[in-house]
Amino acid sequence: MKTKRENKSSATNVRSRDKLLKELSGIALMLSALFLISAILSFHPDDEALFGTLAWSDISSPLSRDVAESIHNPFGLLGARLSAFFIRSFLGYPAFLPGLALFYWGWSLLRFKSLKPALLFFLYSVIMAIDIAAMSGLTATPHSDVMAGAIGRMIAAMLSTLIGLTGAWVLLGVVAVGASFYMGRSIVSALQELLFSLNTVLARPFNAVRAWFDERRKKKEENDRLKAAKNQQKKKPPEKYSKKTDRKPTDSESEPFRSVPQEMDFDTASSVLPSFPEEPSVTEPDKGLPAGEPEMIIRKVVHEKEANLDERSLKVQTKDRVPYRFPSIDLLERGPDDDEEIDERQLAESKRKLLEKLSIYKIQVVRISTTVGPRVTLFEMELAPDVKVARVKSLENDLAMALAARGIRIIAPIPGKNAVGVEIPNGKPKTVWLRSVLQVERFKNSRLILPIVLGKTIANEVYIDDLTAMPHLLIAGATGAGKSVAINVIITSLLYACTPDKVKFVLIDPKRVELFHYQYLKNHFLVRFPGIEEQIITDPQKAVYALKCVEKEMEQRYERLEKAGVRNIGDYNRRFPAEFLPYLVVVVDELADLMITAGREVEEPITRIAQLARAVGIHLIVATQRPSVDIITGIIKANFPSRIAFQVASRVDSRTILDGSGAEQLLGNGDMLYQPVSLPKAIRIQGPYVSAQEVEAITTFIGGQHALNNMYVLPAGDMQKGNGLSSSGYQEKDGLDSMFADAARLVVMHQQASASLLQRRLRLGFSRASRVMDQLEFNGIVSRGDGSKPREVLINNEDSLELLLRNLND
Ligand SMILES: Nc1ncnc2c1ncn2[C@@H]1O[C@H](COP(=O)(O)OP(=O)(O)OP(=O)(O)O)[C@@H](O)[C@H]1O
Repeated sequence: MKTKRENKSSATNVRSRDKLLKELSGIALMLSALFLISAILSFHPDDEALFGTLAWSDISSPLSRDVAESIHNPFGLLGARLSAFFIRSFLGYPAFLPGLALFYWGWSLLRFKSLKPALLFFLYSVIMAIDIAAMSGLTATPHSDVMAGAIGRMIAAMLSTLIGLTGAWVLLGVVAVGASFYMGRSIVSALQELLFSLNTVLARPFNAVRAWFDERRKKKEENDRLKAAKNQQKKKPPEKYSKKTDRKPTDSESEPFRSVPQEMDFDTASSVLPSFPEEPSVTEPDKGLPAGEPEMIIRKVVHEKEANLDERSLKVQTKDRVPYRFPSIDLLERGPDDDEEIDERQLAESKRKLLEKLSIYKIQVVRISTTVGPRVTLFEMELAPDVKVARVKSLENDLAMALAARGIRIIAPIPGKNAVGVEIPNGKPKTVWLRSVLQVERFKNSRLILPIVLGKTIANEVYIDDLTAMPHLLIAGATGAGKSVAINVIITSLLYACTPDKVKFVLIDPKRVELFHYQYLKNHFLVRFPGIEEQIITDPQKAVYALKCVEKEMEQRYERLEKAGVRNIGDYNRRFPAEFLPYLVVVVDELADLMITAGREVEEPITRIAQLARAVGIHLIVATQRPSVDIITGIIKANFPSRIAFQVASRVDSRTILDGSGAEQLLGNGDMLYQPVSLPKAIRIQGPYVSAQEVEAITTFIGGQHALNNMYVLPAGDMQKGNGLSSSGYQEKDGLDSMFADAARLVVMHQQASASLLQRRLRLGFSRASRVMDQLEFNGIVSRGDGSKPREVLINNEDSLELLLRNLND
């Protein structure tokens, strides 16, 4: 009977054979298509006379060699014959169009993409080739012969006889426009995708060369550092070691160490809970152990069940009956296949160093298990019953030195276990591609409201969390550590999971470059702000206003919920599906830029929203590269229970973010500690990578679709003095619009309060009119807006109004 392992390996073999077959057919198809297209486009009329004298049976005769030499087509006799056939007897030059479709087909096979778009493109290219050939047949230019081919001419003759010349033109024009209209959108997005993939593939060799140079440079730096450390070590007196151990240092102790943390405290380490399977699914004890050495169990990592996200129903209808299509997963780059080989030699070496160091201090280890994650490996060491974990705590620095690697973290104890964890960076780090973490069953079938993928744990488990449960997220880390990529990953997860009816984004980007690509979402996912044209806010003063608009929206939603007698947005949306309230995700990248220019003005709305907005479906994601107490103030921190720390420069920074150290030991490039609200300790996660091109491909795909009929406009924020929109000309005294008094007189005179009245009579834009209406409400002139019912005018004569306006002016 076959063992489980044999079954698995034969299944893997079949899979890789299928893959290879597909790749080979894809390459063959692409090459044939290229040949065909090039041969057709190189058609030369003189060639026909040349090969006309040659029969196929003469192919090996000297005559054919002479003919071949005189042929003009660069693809030889075959090229000349093929081109003559397609151009004369088939569809003329337009015959190259189906060749393009065949190329795309081959590409789809090679990249394992769905063949549906390729088939559609093929159909379209055949229709267009026939149509163009027939149109050319209707003309009488010197080139119409080669542009139409025999089939084109025949169709043209038939049509002009049947329905006349004009009728034929009209019919062919209608077919061309109709086919382009019907299939155009899919074709354009398929071509966009092809260009995007070609671009990434062509860039690959350059990236590989760059990576090779980087690697060499790093190695050289590493060697220089090692040499310097060695020299320094030699200069140090050996007594330092003998004091502690009462004996000479062993080789491994005197071994220099690379960039070892100066100091590591254990509450640092213990502030982090690694995530790995409770029990190893398959264990592989190492063989041939020296006497007394504990066996090492290599934990098998979690294999997430894959699922094709494109197999969901991608086409949906929005509330206002506009068709919407989710972006295809093919818009994301497929990373290279993971090399699942575990470097057992490196594991054994690290284990040896660890045990050696521990044995010096007479700490006996009973069992070691390792879990190899994407970036780091966790060594979990079970200690002998008489060894107190507290003793290991005091050796933390020595252990870190013995292992001599950057980014080592020690977890002592691993919560709930008599074990100590040591995380050591892998020699060969793996990039976690966004596609690989979205293409899993748990994401596809997720029932979370706003599912966001954060990355892979050490056990290679995909970590998905619900933004609504977080309910707000603070992201901090040094520059270049991976914050912007993480924000892109979060937004992209939501774009793959939610329709534009369900979620809307408020994007605030004082750095101006980070959220730029999301401008294409303006007709679907971005909210509008009254009085401001931009939908991605970059100006700090406008950012304050935008946050105030969100605050106002929060208040209005509370009132709505209160009136409806429900406690939260979920209940509201269930009770009143027709008035579905979208979730609002407010992203601020970067907080420091706002805090420096607007200080309390910005802290106030952020804190208020963070304190109250959860129940009404408003969630904040705030990122900063300055994890200092003047930016992440106590009050902000208190209101952001879920936090992500990327690599930071110092332990103090780590404490500012996580209330514990650890982040200073991270490796950068998306290596993070995530402190969820539900767990007492942070989890180490490797964030997925998504490139700016991928984000752009997704957002342009969404942006290319029909705009929603109704945009989501936030109410105007309550602007107090100094909130600074006066420069834009909308505000006067006390933040009131310059048309406020006129508007007030108008509504009191008509005893009717509607934004359209203000628009018509005062020639205001919609957003400004709504904002003035909100100001009228705020000042007690009209009643609160209630969606279905018109507002009431609360002042019933002009005298009372003038009195009120005078009071306001005073
Ligand atoms: N998850 C990841 N996997 C692999 N590489 C990553 C990852 N995240 C970031 N990187 C690499 O790090 C670079 C910088 O990332 P990113 O722009 O997100 O940093 P940042 O923290 O936002 O920096 P800044 O604060 O200066 O904007 C990326 O261009 C990429 O090369």
